Amino acid sequence: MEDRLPAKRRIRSPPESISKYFDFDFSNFKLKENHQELPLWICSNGHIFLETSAPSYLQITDFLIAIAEPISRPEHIHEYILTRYSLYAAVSVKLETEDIVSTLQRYSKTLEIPSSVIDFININTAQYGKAKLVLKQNRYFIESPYENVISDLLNIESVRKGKEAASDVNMEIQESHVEDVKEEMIRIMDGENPEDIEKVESCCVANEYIPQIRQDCHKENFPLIEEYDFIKDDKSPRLEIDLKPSTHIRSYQEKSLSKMFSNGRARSGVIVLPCGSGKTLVGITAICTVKKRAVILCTSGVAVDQWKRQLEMWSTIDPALIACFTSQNKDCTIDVAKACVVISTYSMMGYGGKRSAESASVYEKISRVDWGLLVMDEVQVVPADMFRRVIFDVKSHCKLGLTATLVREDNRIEDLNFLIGPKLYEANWLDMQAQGFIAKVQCIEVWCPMTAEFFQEYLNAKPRKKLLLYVANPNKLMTCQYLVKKHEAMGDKIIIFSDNLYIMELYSQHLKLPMIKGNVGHSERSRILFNFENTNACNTILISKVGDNSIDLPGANVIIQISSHFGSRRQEAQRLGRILRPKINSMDNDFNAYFYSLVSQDTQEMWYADKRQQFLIDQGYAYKVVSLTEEIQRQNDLMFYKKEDQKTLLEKLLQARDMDDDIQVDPDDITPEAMSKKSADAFSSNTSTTTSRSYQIQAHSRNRLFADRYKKFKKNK
Ligand SMILES: Nc1ncnc2c1ncn2[C@@H]1O[C@H](COP(=O)(O)OP(=O)(O)OP(=O)(O)O)[C@@H](O)[C@H]1O
Repeated sequence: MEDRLPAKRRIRSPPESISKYFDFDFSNFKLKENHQELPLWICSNGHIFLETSAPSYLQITDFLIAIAEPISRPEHIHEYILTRYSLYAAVSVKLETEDIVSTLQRYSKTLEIPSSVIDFININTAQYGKAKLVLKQNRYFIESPYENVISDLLNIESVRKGKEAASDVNMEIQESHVEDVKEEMIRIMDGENPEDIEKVESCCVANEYIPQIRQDCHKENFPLIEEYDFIKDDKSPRLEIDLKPSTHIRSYQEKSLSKMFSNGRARSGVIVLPCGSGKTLVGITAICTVKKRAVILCTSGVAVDQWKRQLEMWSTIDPALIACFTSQNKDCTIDVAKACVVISTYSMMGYGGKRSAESASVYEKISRVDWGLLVMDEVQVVPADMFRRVIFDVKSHCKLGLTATLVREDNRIEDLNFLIGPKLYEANWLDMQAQGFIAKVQCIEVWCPMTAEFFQEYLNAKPRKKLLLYVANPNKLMTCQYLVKKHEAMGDKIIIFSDNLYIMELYSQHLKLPMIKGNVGHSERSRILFNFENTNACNTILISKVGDNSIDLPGANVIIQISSHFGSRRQEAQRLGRILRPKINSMDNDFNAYFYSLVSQDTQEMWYADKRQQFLIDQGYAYKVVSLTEEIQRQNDLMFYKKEDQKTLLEKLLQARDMDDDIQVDPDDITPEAMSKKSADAFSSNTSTTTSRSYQIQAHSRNRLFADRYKKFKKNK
């Protein structure tokens, strides 16, 4: 290998970097004698490249995850970038500035690391820990042991307004907190000398200003630490809950929780683990550690059931202390003043319209008390306008976000840094696959040529009709049927994903397959999932986007995706996650799960497919591209094999009006507004001007369509 990196390197720009490309010249940096054994190339703009062949790869990986954002982690070279949020996360898990710099210097291949990197680290670690946000008796206090930090913070308009709005707080309440505050801040300073007590300052801010205050403090480089001293908190009732002796948490689950808990305190933040790796048990273990009342938020009613089931399976909690608050189930009997666990959905808690009397009373109870822990499953949905308020209506001392896909198409994922807290831990999918914790999945993109008649109509069709024609391409439908036959014969369990309802219903009728879509009720969904998981009577099911995440089907090992939500990287990863649960032969080297993405050739679908796959490619997955045309031609019993059937289908599609994607009418599912917001944003940032304008119009009209139909549904409910 050359002594020096090639002088010019070009990489795909990460979301937060300013320049589209970066050029970095290593020629000014001398290499260490033993640079071959060392793993790191550190560039002046904060990009860090890690060679996985280096002997110290594993220990330096944990360190890099703690201080930097992973951008791309294929097999041989991983790429990270230092950001201020990643450095906040590093300081929040007690990494000191000097340790960060010295470790980078120790593992760098070059004798020195760029001074710009050292300056960036110093600036963005110096401010962290200067101020803390504490919840006491339903009121928020900003506290700091550092001189005049409170007065600096009061220069931030929202902090000043929040303090003024709280000024009507009864002074003796505020006074009585001063002692607690002093006591508390001594603990923050880890027992520094008592004469610092007079420096400890605090100001009470009104609850309604908290979201803005957190955002502004982050922007002003004054991130507010949110740590919860749950052991010392004798004001909140204790929740009697422990993990059962038979519950053994896995090494990566333990490691992720070690970033959240230290010295008897819990820090707010986000834990990122692959789909199917057991995020539910991580959340349950966090509740068992804090032992205070907790709220768990999920994206659907099915997920609420799974959390309840796993709480009872893994912990010793009395089932009577678990309350589910969903559209079907409003446990209003639960006494939240006592220790309990409430499991609800973002839609139920985030709903801004008029609530029924019983729903309003439950909501009032929940928002009136201090919660020890707020656990947010699929936390990537929280930055959406209609959900972000939830995390402040549910006042909690500590917040834990769980996700497999920390991506959004509207780039608002960074808001989680101030809405919840820094990213505490992120696992490497390929490492976990190598250790057998998740299945070894082969990703296959199947190119399906358009038939001449369909392609002719496609070229002249309007955008929405184009979408329908490339989804209903007969060669794609036959390919899907061929794959179902092949894998059912191998004893596999198959999930067919289609956002488009018309195609789902076509398949369901022709192939006699059960389907789960937005308007399939909760009990019917559970029945279909149970039969699929536990009987051989049902080995293939059709699911719309309502099944993208959280549905736990350990037996499923094949996915066939025939239509999807434009270029959503999150959806692609979440769907792959349905078959990531570890399989019996997980330690073998060969593949034990298959993810087929059927794409109509020479259509826009190929562009979307390329964009959708980026997140998984960055995790190290490689898509194999195949064509099954020859195999299909030999199967004359497939539906739409005959030309006249294809012609009939085409005529129906051209006349059809109402063939939209599923709009998830079950009120517990993430609402169409949040989904359509994503579809609108999916095009604002990534397509060329020509297509983006048409798709923005289309996305806008889809938003309106979703929103109108959703409102109609709600009114009729
Ligand atoms: N420590 C463990 N020991 C045994 N089984 C486990 C453990 N952790 C998780 N599991 C099992 O792994 C499966 C997947 O867990 P879970 O549904 O929590 O994954 P997840 O990360 O939430 O997936 P998704 O992102 O798809 O929601 C479940 O069947 C769960 O019981």
